[in-house]
Amino acid sequence: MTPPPAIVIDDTTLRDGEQSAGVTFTDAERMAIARGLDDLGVPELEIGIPSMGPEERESIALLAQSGLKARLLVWSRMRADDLADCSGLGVHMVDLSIPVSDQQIQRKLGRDRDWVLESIRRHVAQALELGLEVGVGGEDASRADPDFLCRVIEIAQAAGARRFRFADTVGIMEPFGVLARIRQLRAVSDLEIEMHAHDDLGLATANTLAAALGGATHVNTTVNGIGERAGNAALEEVVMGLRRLHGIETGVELRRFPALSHLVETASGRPIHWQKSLVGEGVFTHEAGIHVDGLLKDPANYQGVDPAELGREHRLVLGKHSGAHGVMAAYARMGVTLDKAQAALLLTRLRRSVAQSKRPPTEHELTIWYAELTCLNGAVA
Ligand SMILES: CC(=O)SCCNC(=O)CCNC(=O)[C@H](O)C(C)(C)COP(=O)(O)OP(=O)(O)OC[C@H]1O[C@@H](n2cnc3c(N)ncnc32)[C@H](O)[C@@H]1OP(=O)(O)O
Ligand SMILES: O=C(O)CCC(=O)C(=O)O
Repeated sequence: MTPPPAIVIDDTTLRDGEQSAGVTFTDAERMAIARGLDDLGVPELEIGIPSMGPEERESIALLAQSGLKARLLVWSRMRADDLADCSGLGVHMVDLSIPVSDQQIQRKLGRDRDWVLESIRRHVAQALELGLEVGVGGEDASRADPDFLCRVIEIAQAAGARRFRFADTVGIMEPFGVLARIRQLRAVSDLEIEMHAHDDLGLATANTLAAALGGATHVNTTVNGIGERAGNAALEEVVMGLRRLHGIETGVELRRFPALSHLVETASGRPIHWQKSLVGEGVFTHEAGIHVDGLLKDPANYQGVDPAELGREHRLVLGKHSGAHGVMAAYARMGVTLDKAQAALLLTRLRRSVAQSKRPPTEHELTIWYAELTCLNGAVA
């Protein structure tokens, strides 16, 4: 039997991912994304917000009936009517969210800390009565008073919740702080702890990895990192980061990830940057002479991540920064063997060309240059 993963990925592409301004998935896209995630072995999916209305509930129920292996969660405000909307959809668990920072308790809800604690007691009980497992979502936990957060988690556990979500709602944490905060919560509670990071400072993945080291049992991700504002921690980065940096397996298989990444890119209308880690078109593409030479001798010379782990491979291109070895390799792929002197001459030709065209040469151009070179040499001889 496969051992349970040390860290459980709870992917929220279909909840926080879809919250990215302007993004909306059709039911068919939601189903395809959920299946894609399920096929990769993502064990938990947060699939929507029932209180949004009948269409959202129908879409959630469709996913719940579709035979996915993943455990399914929905997000809900701590309100009796919202919670009632979560009932009968066929999902396993609700993330019952409540602001926990004084900023949001006072300035968004117009309430106080006691009200929050009482609300947790009441609504966790209601959710359990509805037959749902409960995670308490601590919205804006990163700006909450740490002692109050310990009280929140204590009350949540006593009320019967199985999980507490630590949300860095506005994305203002850094890994050392996350490590300390999660360790503190871990020390006072044996509830499952889930990290929910946002990328406003470009630290969502780093913060998520830090949470895992601090004792979080679950982490939130989204495909390609889509989500509110700068987005969430990217699924691909978290899975790869946990594996490569900390030897932590999540049970998520990334070899077929590019297809899912492309699906989400298309369905969300959010193009992936050429240099986006792991999935960007250019991140395994090499031009610089010293790098290409090193890669040709042994890929490990310039390989932090093996592209095969993502079902990808290195691509060598010619450009302004190429060297003779790269030129020789490009011609070799065309069945032409160059000596070093020929490569040097063609390199000069290449640099002149790309300075004008700003793109790699085509095979046709390489063929012409070679013909010109050999013709010239023939004429000289
Ligand atoms: C940090 C996060 O990502 S939280 C998830 C946020 N996601 C979304 O907002 C996307 C989906 N949202 C929606 O469809 C709608 O906002 C709904 C259905 C949830 C609510 O819609 P509406 O009732 O029309 O309210 P609206 O969104 O304008 O305002 C939010 C209300 O919820 C209250 N509220 C916000 N969070 C919570 C909470 N966790 N628990 C209880 N009440 C809350 C606000 O104080 C405000 O209440 P008020 O009307 O008494 O001032
Ligand atoms: O309270 C929660 O469940 C977290 C909600 C969320 O998406 C956030 O805070 O960024």
